[in-house]
Amino acid sequence: MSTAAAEHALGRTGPEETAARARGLTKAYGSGETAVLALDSVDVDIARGRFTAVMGPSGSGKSTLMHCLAGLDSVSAGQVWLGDTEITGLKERELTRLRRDRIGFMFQSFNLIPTLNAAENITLPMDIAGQKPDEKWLNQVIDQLGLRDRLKHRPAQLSGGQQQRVACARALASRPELIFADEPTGNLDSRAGLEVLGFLRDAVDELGQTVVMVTHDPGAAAHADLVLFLGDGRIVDEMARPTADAVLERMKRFDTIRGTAEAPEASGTSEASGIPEVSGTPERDTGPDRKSVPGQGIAPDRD
Ligand SMILES: Nc1ncnc2c1ncn2[C@@H]1O[C@H](COP(=O)(O)OP(=O)(O)OP(=O)(O)O)[C@@H](O)[C@H]1O
Repeated sequence: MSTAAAEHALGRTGPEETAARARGLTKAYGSGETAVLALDSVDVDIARGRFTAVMGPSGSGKSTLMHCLAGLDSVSAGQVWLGDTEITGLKERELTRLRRDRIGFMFQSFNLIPTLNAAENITLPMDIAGQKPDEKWLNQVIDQLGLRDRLKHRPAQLSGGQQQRVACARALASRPELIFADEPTGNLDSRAGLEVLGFLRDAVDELGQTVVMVTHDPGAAAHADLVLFLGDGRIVDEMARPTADAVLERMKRFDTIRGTAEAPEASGTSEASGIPEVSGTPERDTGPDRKSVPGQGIAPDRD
């Protein structure tokens, strides 16, 4: 299914306003009897300068879609473009460079380097690329995220919310064409989660960025301009200008179809906030390696 209807609803036209798109995107894992069709001929347009959320039941293909759009995973069939660049068929080295130069990533587990302070973590992808940050932009991002007085702190000296803000600043630092956020509030309490969602919203509204966020949480999805619903590897629905209640209602229909009582709250979200409540220390990267950004397939050029 195409997202043309929602594009129309949001007043967008033209391919030049598409930050990423896929046509006939198919991804199968394994072969023979054990093969899993994670994505089944998906057509999707990600609008530039908009905040898109991707929702769906567990196993519906959300992460696979994000990984294929970001060039982190190969496709079995179909085509994917980042802007005007077709990324399907690019060699791994070209993909590494494309991810590093044109995409920002945020993950549930923050993926900060523990031995680097906040400022160093923020500029790490650019340092790896040998690029100088645009100081004006960087300062704007740091102030927008309220990190000015935390720049010398290492991740262990920061709260979970502050760590995710550093990860957000790192994703924004190079002013990428597209930011992918995979459950960015999954390790945060409700207040810190709302704060991070507010920053992603501001990144779109005030800094003109494009954000794609995978989430299980209707409350988080309600911060987006558009929600894409995945079911069994297909985009089965979309919702412009979502509210948490409307998203929750739509998610319940998946449960009805599946004939289970499992509601989105079952994945650990609190009904009041819709944001997962997690105690304990979030998973952190432990490697002191300055030469790569964990989880993002970002590394220096080898030529
Ligand atoms: N590396 C892999 N090898 C085999 N099967 C995989 C692999 N990665 C994902 N899958 C399968 O592909 C399907 C889609 O997985 P995916 O992780 O994209 O779903 P999801 O919607 O992100 O799920 P969740 O909400 O639980 O994170 C699932 O059936 C999953 O088991």
